[in-house]
Amino acid sequence: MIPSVLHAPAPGWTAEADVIVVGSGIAGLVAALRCRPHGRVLLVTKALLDAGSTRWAQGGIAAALAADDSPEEHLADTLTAGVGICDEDAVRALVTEGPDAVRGLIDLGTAFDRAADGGIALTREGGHHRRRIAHAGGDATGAEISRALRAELKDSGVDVIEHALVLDLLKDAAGRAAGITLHVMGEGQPNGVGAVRARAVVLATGGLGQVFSATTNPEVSTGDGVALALRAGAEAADLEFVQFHPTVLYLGTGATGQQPLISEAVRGEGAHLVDDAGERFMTGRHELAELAPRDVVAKGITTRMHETGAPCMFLDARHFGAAMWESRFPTILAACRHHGIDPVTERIPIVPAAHYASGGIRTDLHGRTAVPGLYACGEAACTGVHGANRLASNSLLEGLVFANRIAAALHTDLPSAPSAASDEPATSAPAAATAEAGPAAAVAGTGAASTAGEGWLLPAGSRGEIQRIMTSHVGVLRSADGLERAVRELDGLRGDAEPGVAAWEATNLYTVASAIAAAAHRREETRGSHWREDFPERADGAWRGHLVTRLTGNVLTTTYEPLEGKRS
Ligand SMILES: Cc1cc2nc3c(=O)[nH]c(=O)nc-3n(C[C@H](O)[C@H](O)[C@H](O)COP(=O)(O)OP(=O)(O)OC[C@H]3O[C@@H](n4cnc5c(N)ncnc54)[C@H](O)[C@@H]3O)c2cc1C
Ligand SMILES: N[C@@H](CC(=O)O)C(=O)O
Repeated sequence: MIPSVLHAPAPGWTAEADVIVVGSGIAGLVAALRCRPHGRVLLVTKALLDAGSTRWAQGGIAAALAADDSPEEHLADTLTAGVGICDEDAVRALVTEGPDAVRGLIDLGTAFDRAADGGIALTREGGHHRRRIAHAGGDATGAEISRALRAELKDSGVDVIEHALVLDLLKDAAGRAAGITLHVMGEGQPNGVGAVRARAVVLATGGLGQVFSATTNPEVSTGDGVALALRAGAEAADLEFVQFHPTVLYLGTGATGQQPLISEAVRGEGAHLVDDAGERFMTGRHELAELAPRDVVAKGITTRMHETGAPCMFLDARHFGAAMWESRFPTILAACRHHGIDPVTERIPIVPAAHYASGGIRTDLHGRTAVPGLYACGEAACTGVHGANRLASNSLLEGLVFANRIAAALHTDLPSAPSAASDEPATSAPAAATAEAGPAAAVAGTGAASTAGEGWLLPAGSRGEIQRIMTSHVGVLRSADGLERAVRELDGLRGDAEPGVAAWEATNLYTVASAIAAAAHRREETRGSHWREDFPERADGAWRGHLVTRLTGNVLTTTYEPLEGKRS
């Protein structure tokens, strides 16, 4: 049983905006900045502005920027990595609009690394047949993009609330998105649970890596947007395709929480994957060897670990030398040394760990979800570009391109402003919020519906239990037995916890974990990052399509939709 709303106190204050953007990674920041022509934009984010995955991005952002490259070639590599179920129209939008979108980032001050001739320095990562990854600060691309976007946000007119956890969507009587409920944790007044009305809501809440014990994702990546969207009546798709990054620093069996990433760009610059005996094991498994698509490399590493009984494999980049390590990969060098490994003189122990959700809230090519007025972009969304396995460095690009697309779509999509919001000054919520009592009061006068529904919460401590279940049974290698156990054990988790941030996040994790386990159990084949030991082959006849998740009442349903004649 899944809660249809989050159990929360009645909103004690209300505010208004025209467009609410939830999340402040690349997708949320770009959406908020681009939506300014639509009126009062409110950006809500649950921690500091740079708390999401964006600032951790290392390798770079992919786009056909080189003279010898083309969007067609980027498209071909993306479709290959996606293993037959990408939406080709979405990929085409990504790769054709990508180069200008990256140039737009440069225009607003993003300092990408430069080659000797002054052009943008481009590297390679898994699955790319060309050098097409732009990077910054060597291996600190996300931090630089986030810095530039946050600088642009200052004095932009966008209102910002940090430390505010968005809980649920408010809908009007016609079923259209009409705002959000949220819990403000900072010093702002009024504090606690409130409601903000708006004409459109954009979810840019990032990933869900925290459903697993070991992940590259930060603490905030708890799948809130997917869980919220399901509760609101939107659809999620492709949730079974959780990408496990092949090369995450091995910190010992049982290490939990956010783990340091060793970028694919390290392999792109010539590092080798070797086993304990020093033997390269990716050659012979794929024509691109260490630079095969990410799912192939993660499987290669896991297989070799099983074959040798070793707890990890190794990345050997000693031949880079100190100067290259210091200039090209300073962040990774520092992280390794912090953990007592010197990549200049030692091999780096690595294991795969949960990294990226290729699925998410299902959208059309303009970020529209199944709920009118509710949009999604970035890692929280499933636009169709990634299929069964995202191509490296397409994520930052997707956040950028599809945030732009939502802003463009709102020119025609936005309903006329509600009269209550007519000539009010820009809301600096929550400071300009008005205190009212109860959820009905929070939306009174707009015709908006209340948050009626069945709400309950798992205790905060369930987070660890969810992560244990998912890591044990829904990891890199899956089987019917394990997945059935996962579904059963998740189903057995119950709670009537008091409202609070940890309980809200645990309940979102539970919702998302249950949906992933159900979809992974349903898909009886191996495709992309979904690897079934009991169904080791790709089965296009039965499974070339999407699993779509909905929340009906308190029950998750997973429906198979074949692609049939659709291109992919
Ligand atoms: C270590 C690492 C390295 C990576 N390297 C690359 C790379 O080189 N290239 C690439 O393309 N991709 C990379 N990725 C993936 C990429 O960074 C992310 O997919 C991308 O940054 C996601 O951007 P986003 O804006 O969708 O979400 P995020 O940047 O994760 O931001 C999500 C935001 O939503 C907020 N939020 C979440 N829930 C709520 C809520 N309930 N209420 C309010 N706010 C909420 C968060 O606080 C955060 O601000 C990497 C990821 C990691 C973890
Ligand atoms: N670029 C990778 C991360 C990395 O290996 O740098 C990604 O797209 O997730």
